[in-house]
Amino acid sequence: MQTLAVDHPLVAHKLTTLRDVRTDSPTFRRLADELVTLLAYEATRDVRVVEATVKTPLVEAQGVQLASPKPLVVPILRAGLGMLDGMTRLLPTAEVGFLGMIRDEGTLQAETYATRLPDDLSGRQCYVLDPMLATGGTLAAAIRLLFERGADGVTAICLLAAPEGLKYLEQAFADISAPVRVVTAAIDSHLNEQGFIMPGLGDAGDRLYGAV
Ligand SMILES: O=P(O)(O)OC[C@H]1O[C@H](OP(=O)(O)OP(=O)(O)O)[C@H](O)[C@@H]1O
Ligand SMILES: O=c1cc[nH]c(=O)[nH]1
Ligand SMILES: [Mg+2]
Repeated sequence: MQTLAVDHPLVAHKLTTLRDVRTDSPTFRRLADELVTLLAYEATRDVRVVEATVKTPLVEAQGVQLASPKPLVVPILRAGLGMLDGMTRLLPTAEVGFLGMIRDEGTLQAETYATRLPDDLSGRQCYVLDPMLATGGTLAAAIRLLFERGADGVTAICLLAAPEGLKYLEQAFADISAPVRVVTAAIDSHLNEQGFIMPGLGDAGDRLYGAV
């Protein structure tokens, strides 16, 4: 597994405001959206393209276009939905699938309550959106599901990742030959006893959708 913590002053600046407990939901949503676009720029570095020829007003020019089949973007509801617009701004022709997952805050086990994905993902590059990679249980279940349907490679885009979750994913997909990548704005210190990322930003879903 490959992990990339994007090192960029604008990413760090926006993340700092996102962490701030005084940041209200509308500002949190806007910042999450902006951050995702910055992360998506790095996360899509490996997106497959094919050579293409276009005519400029003057002459033919060689370039590239996105290869087929088009990439699949999968936000994990609820909090991942706050990352969808920022991602599709960069990849407007991608197909979008949905996964609804919730972590039991007692056992920290993830449960899937909604799945709306193409049945056959053969040859598809998938980009999973979830702001928080904590224990890694949610992302591991999501990535496993995509591989079961034939995905060619999975890149997870997270706002924050915990070392425990990264280690968990590393072990879970050690035997998979297809690429598994995590792109994040920062790797935080650790998880607390409740499974929350420290210093973190709190409950991403609640902060995005106004429950706090
Ligand atoms: O790495 P894990 O330990 O599995 O935890 C991370 C998950 O927890 C949060 O979602 P939550 O279950 O709170 O659902 P929500 O998006 O509806 O708020 C977060 O958005 C991740 O999906
Ligand atoms: O810190 C955390 C961990 C899981 N889910 C969140 O929203 N925040
Ligand atoms: Mg939540």
